[in-house]
Amino acid sequence: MGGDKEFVASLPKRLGLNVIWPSHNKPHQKPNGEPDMMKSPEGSLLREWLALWHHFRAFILISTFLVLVIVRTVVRLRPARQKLSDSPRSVSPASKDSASSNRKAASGNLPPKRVTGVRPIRGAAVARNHGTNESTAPSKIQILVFFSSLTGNTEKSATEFTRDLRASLRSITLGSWESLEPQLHDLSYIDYDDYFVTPPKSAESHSDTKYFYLLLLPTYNIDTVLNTFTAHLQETHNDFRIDTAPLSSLLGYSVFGFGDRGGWPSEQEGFCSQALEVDKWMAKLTGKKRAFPVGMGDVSSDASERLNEWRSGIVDVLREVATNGGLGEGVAGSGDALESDEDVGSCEPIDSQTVPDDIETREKKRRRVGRTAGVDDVEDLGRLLQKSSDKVADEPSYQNADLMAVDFTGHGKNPQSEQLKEMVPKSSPTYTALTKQGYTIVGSHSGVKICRWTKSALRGRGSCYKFSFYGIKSHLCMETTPSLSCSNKCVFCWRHGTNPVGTTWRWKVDPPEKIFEGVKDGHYKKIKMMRGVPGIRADRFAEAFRIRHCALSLVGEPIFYPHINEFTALLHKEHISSFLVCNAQHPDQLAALKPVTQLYVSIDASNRESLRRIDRPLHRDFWERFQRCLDILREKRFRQRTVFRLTLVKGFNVEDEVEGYAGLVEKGLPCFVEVKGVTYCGTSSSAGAGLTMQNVPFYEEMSEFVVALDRALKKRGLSYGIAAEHSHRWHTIIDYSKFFELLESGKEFTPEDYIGQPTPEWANWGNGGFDPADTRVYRKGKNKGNTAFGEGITMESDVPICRSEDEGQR
Ligand SMILES: Cc1cc2nc3c(=O)[nH]c(=O)nc-3n(C[C@H](O)[C@H](O)[C@H](O)COP(=O)(O)O)c2cc1C
Ligand code: SF4
Repeated sequence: MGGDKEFVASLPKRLGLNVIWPSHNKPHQKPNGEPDMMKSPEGSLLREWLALWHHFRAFILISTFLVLVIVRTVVRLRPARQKLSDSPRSVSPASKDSASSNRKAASGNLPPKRVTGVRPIRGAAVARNHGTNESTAPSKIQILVFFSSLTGNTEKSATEFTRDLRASLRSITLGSWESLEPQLHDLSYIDYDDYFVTPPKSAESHSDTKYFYLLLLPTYNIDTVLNTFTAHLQETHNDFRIDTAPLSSLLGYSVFGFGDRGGWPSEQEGFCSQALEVDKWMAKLTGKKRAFPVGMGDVSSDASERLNEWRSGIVDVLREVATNGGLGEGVAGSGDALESDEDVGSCEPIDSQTVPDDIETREKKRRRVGRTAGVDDVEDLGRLLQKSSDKVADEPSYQNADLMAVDFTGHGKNPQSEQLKEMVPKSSPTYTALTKQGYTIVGSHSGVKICRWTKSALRGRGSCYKFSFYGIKSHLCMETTPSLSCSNKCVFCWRHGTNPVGTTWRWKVDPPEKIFEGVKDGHYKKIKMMRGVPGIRADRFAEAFRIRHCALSLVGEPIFYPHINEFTALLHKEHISSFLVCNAQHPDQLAALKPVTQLYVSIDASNRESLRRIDRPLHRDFWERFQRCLDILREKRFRQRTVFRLTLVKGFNVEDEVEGYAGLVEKGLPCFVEVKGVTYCGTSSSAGAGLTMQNVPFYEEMSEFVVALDRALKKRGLSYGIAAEHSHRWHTIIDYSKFFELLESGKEFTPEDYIGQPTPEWANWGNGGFDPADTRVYRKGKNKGNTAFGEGITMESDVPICRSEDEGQR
């Protein structure tokens, strides 16, 4: 100890420091005589250490800090350590595949299901990402093809299918994704728990793999392995211990069914029923990840054709998945079997086509603001026409030149004197309102919307009445308009309040090619969004990507568009038929209109006062315009098919008007007269116009009207008849190929030249007008009987009156 003390005492010297030490004679006593611990030998040691600390503390603290900084920097810069653990990894089903195929399980004798995972709290949202952010990391797609087969048909098809799919995938690029070789699995040989409780665990080398399931299944109405499989899916979904959608991490799935129409002609009678059942449960287990509609093939006829179609659809989807990282946008709530019927909008009336009140209110406000700010409405016209033309010179010459020809008023006003605006700018409430209602706005004045009948036909639930009478397949039909603006404000129009109105074209003009490409694109996009909807038929879905018909009647007035002839020429060039509806207010444009496949004129009343009340036209000379249009139609009748379209509104244009209508028919001599009852849309605008449910005519009233009109026409010596009557064989169907052939020949032709097959028997009066190949599905709460027109049973509410076969042949 003493040696230590000496060492400590010598430290300052050794370190070359001058330390002042206290010098006391009696180091062990305090002044009061008590022993002083600090002065004891122990206290002196403590004092020396303290003195040392005080002297060196700065040095010690700085050194410690520096050491810590150096250690931390070294640790950070050191490369990550490799995992040395060699613990066993999860087994990949890919590697298990061959093993599993050797392990033949008795079909009805599977081991009890192993339940994995934790069932989430009821009501908690399950992540169902169909969108683009689904692909944060995965870069490999593993397609698993499952099949089941008793007599070998499906096994053969599935083997060939997988081989073809491999070839297809090799020939396409999937962006940054790599497609692993598709694997084929027999449902009789696999353990369902490995694939149908949770998706397979990937091998470590393929940890970024996402799975895509394809199921190829026959149907048996006897007990087979498929019953066990379906029961497994159902149990998994209903198992309270696990998530209801445990397969939601799959990229997607699709089912193809094989059946035999010979024994099971329709879905109602069991055709492919087990494939449909499996599809239903897979939709639930995957959280609605149906990537492509259920395909169905008849083994005795079209199975391989349908399967090839389905395969190319699947390849398209995979391409899209690779681009978007997920299945992309789908119809909201597409897991609900009935949801897509709820949509509104078609060129045929259905009930409840409502414009939400808030949109209407906003629109009204916009109008009020518009009046002070000079925005689009007829009331602004006068003021707008006074405006100077300084900005017009800046417009592209294409637009200005086109506008020269587009004065419908006939009063010599030159639209060039106005400042050209967009009809429906993106920032406008009109744009918001229309897009909210499901329209795709193309350019600045055109729109396209997928009609409810198109959706219905895609699901095999029937086409609109135009299929019965004219052979238009609704799933091949596009509903569009190149002009969202109209010159009437009809009381029954559920669109007004959201679409612009005016008597002259005073907006920027989009070129027809731009509109044509835009509307097709918009239509196809909407069709694509339907692919996950339950019940969509894969064959019709595939067909729908080739538009064959165009209904120019969506909203607004198509012949308002300055380049309507160029637009219909583009349609015809692609052999798309044109059904154009106009409002009989633009005679000059009607006269200049080149032949379309079928030309409609809305005949909303039989006399001036009635027409004024019901159409609320913006033109002061509306009646004269209307009459001129009838004259023009009469001339056109010998060059194209013409139709009068009557919309009956009780209390407005029905009572005592039969003779008036007969007079108009005599004047215009249309090929057909279509009569329909108004649809009550329940909007504030219709209520404002004094329209209620009382204005919707009943079926009997419609029938009475049609019979009376028929009589009145006969009295005038006109040989029209009710097309739906059995007494004649009517020829309402169109031969579309012939139409295009005639059109391309450049020669003159008549409507009779492209008459097709006789109207089918089922389209006749009293036979329901419903294609027996489809399945009628009544919407919730709808009356199945024909109680009133406009009650959603549109096909039966249209009663075309047309010339008889004899007349047609003349
Ligand atoms: C006993 C039996 C029952 C069948 N039941 C149905 C049925 O309910 N619905 C259907 O669409 N096809 C039915 N089929 C037709 C089969 O689904 C069809 O022949 C299929 O190709 C058989 O596939 P597989 O050879 O792979 O077993 C049945 C066939 C048999 C032999
Ligand atoms: S003609 Fe076309 S757009 Fe019009 S209701 Fe029929 S399917 Fe729909």
